[in-house]
Amino acid sequence: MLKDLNKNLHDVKKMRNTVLHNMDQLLNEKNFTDLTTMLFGLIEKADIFYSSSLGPQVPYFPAVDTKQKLNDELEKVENLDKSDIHRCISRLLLSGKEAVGMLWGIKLDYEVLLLGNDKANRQKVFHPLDVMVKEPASEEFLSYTKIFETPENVVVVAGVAGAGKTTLVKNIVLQFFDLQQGTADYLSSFNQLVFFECRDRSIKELSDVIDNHYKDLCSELGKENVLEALLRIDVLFIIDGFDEINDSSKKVVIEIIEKTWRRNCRVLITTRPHALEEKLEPLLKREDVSFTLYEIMQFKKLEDQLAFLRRYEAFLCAPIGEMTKSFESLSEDVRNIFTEPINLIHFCEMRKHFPEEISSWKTSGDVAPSKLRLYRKLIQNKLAASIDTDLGVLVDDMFALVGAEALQLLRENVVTFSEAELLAIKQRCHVELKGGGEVDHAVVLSEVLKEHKPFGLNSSSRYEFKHKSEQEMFAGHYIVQRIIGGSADPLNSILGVPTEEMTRLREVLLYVVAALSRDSPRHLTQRWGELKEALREAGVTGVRDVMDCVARCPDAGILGDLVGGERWNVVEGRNVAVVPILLRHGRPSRVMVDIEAAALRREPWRALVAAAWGVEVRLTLRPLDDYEPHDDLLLPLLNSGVRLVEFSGCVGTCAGTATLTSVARDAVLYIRMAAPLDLSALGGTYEFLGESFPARGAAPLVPCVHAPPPAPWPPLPHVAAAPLPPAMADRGGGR
Ligand SMILES: Nc1ncnc2c1ncn2[C@@H]1O[C@H](COP(=O)(O)OP(=O)(O)OP(=O)(O)O)[C@@H](O)[C@H]1O
Repeated sequence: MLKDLNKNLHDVKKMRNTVLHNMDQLLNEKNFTDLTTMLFGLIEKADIFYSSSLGPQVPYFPAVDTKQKLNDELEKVENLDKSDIHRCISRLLLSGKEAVGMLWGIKLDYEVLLLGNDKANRQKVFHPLDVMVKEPASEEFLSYTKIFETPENVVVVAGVAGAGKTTLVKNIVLQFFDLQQGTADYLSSFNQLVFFECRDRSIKELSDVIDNHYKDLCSELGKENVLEALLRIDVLFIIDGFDEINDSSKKVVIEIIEKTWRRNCRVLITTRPHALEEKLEPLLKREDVSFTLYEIMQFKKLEDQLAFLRRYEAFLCAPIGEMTKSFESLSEDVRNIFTEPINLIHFCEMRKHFPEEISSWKTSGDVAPSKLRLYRKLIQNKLAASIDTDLGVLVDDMFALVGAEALQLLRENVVTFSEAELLAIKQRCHVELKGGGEVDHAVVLSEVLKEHKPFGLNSSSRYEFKHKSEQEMFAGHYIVQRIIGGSADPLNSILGVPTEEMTRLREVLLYVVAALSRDSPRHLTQRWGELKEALREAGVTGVRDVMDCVARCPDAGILGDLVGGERWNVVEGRNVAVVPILLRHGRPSRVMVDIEAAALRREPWRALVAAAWGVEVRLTLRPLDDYEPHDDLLLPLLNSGVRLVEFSGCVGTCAGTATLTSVARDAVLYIRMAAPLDLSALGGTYEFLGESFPARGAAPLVPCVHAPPPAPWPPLPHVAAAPLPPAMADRGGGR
């Protein structure tokens, strides 16, 4: 009998250990029932043992009381308050991540490329992006994995249309939930991740977002309780596409910001730059939240562009190396417009579907029309089998309908629409052919729209353009067609948005200017007054926006009119060619060129100088700690009519100092001397950068900070175009 009792006791202990030391077993409700049965069995056995054992040594075993106690305990566990925060937390910790991970895995693993139905494995094609801390302005590029190293709770990642913001955060989500490979190190401090898209119009409060993530837990414990528990563990909230915010998503965003003041919560927000100043910064300021701002870097180097393309090449079934070879064959001017992922994706698609277009691109402006032509061709190909007349006209009509719809949705700040709304669009896109036949609207719509499956697996689908930038392109094309078609309507009524909401059409307006300048400059001139007003209202007043637009479409120089009078910053090589174009339409108060000397040498710097007659120029040539003389870049300034008001760079020849003497009379100069030169004729104020040659040499030249040269000026040996001393040359010219 004792043996029996011991065995029962041993079995209970064994089961207890197995269950408590194994998470899966712990979550298995059957184990709870089995263990309960075993415990009652043990009490029975003990009762029999003690009551049948005789003798003064045998203690009394209160079997009835023990059973009652066990019953009470079990009842307590079963009736445990569902809102008990610790219970919710432990449930979240035990099963939350796995449940949400499965849901995201289904939704995000594959991405459908823009045209056709090509699918790519998102993590395989993901190109690790670099970001830059925006404020305080820094020049340091960081891997995106470093963004959480900042002490601020809120991290904002800004990037222009198609810069890769959504792709970046979707990959962060996948990496977080990647159960096979384990959580990426940079995310290891987070226990849970909640992802919210601002374009969502169906969700009214944060608890609904939580309900979508943790369906089962919420129905068991209540969504408010799960939210409360979530806020107490290390959680990362990702808010994507703040620029697409609407009234309901705004409430959710504010709720997230208000509730995540705790140290264990981090919030990552992505946005296009224009919404940052207008909406996000004021909102965060109102909530007294400080944040770190990062900007996604463009692809500026050919090797980065090629590395990006290679990842997609494999998925587009192009013979390996052809896509990249074709890209390399483009002129630098054309390559320079593919600085965002979306443009490189467009290149892949055009290369795949339309290879003959690519060889016809001579300038950057030739690329944009190819995109629409590509759509035209794809739709025509689809329709060609069933229709043999008026295909061009038919596609134009359909583009007009789709474009009008795209514009209408943008006006209402809508990016996704429901199945019911899609039906209404379909009806409007119903086109009758001459001869009475009807064309299925779905042919066009399926080409330009994609299905967007919401988070909740049971929710109905929503639809959207393949990318917001495409919606903007179709809307822009529609406006251009109306203008060229001779519409007498004022631009404002074509656009149909009040002044304060014009920012919604910002990209559309830039598209319109570029397309009109290319296809019908006459109409651009006619409509420029109205367009200029609309662009101002849309916030296109920044030199950077204007330069970017003109870099893509050199005919759109009229935009210079918008930024005339301001200081123009030229910090990228491709903008050097833009300045002479803009100068035909507007005069800035100053042009500030701050650029790598090597990059400037590759650009039409001489043309910029020639066009900038009478303009003040500030020239900073980087790197500032190098001993490579920049005299060749100074020489074009001689007799150019340009006034150099500030110069930072390295001088190594008499010709360089002579140029400075001539064009920079009252300038501020930060000079590095690569040779001992006579500066006695130099006016203005100056400071030597680092260990300039004369300061190191025997020449008794004393660096003077922001002050006129001391008089009398000590004579220096006059050296013509002095080569670097051997000691410096040995070290690559640097010290
Ligand atoms: N890092 C990346 N690696 C691979 N492909 C990328 C990457 N970033 C973006 N892409 C591709 O470029 C397309 C556009 O990127 P994405 O939608 O992320 O841009 P976005 O900045 O969110 O644009 P928008 O502001 O218009 O919403 C994606 O659909 C994807 O195909």
